[in-house]
Amino acid sequence: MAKTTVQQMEQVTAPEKAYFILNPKSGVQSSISVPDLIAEHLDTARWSPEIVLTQHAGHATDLARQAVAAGARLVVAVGGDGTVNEVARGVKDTSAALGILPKGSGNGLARHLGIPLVLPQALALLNEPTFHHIDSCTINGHPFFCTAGIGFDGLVSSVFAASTKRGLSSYVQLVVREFRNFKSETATVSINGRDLTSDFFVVAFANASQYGNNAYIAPNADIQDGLMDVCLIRHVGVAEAIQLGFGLMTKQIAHSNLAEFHTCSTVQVQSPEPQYFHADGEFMGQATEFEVKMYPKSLEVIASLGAKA
Ligand SMILES: Nc1ncnc2c1ncn2[C@@H]1O[C@H](COP(=O)(O)OP(=O)(O)OP(=O)(O)O)[C@@H](O)[C@H]1O
Repeated sequence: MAKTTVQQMEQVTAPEKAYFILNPKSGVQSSISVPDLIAEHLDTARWSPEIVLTQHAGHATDLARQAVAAGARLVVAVGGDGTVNEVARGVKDTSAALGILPKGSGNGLARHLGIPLVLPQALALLNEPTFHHIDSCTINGHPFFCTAGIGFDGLVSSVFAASTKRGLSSYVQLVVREFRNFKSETATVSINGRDLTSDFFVVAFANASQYGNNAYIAPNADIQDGLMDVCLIRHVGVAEAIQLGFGLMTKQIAHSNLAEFHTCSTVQVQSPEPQYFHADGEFMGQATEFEVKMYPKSLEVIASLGAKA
């Protein structure tokens, strides 16, 4: 009798609202129609979908907030890490969860969360969801969910933002070109009660383990431990940069004597010269002072955390 009642309740449960926020500019353009994929693969007994397109940078945050206000249980970012960041800003600290259909060129957070990069499979994950709470961070008040950084990776984000080219090979070409002109600036990193001063090539703050494209800046980062991993890389020459690149792609950077790691919940950086910085790969500007903070378990996501990339 009780069994029948549960079955009947399951049958009458209405699908919950899911908003898909799609950035038409993200990733390498392809002929795949995401609305068609959603129509074909989303379980409409589980989710009642609504699809909205972004019209400009920053729009996804407004759309995500509107979706939450309209009662969405799930807000899905369809795009790369920039779109994921914008949607997650509107979803964190609410009763809605973030989903990801990875359509970018790097897909760092999706990879860390074990979300399939093949869209029908990512939709299958939404159909049978596992919900997790993950940490998020801010750098000078700008939220990030994957990584942020100062120095060379900040410079690269600024040049990439101005470029119309997307994809891994364009990115690698840009990194090599900018490396030749880059000059490490002096900075003081205040972390766990110590002041560390040096000419830093990169100061990276990792909530997740990778930048994207399986480039692991902090292979041991745990997105649910309430701590960020800080990776300090001091001034490097060409040979060391190649070694670092190899370490990033082979998950071995934590064993390199070129990188130093700390875990913490807050960190400050001061620099006499303005430094470029990024949040989730998006260029955020220049500053001489930085404060990076951690907000434990502040974002609910649909993920497959056991299947970390
Ligand atoms: N309609 C739009 N027109 C132009 N830019 C947009 C639009 N919608 C969003 N954007 C901006 O596009 C930028 C890139 O988005 P996103 O990061 O998702 O893609 P990507 O750069 O191709 O992927 P990845 O970050 O994985 O390399 C973001 O800065 C976002 O603000």
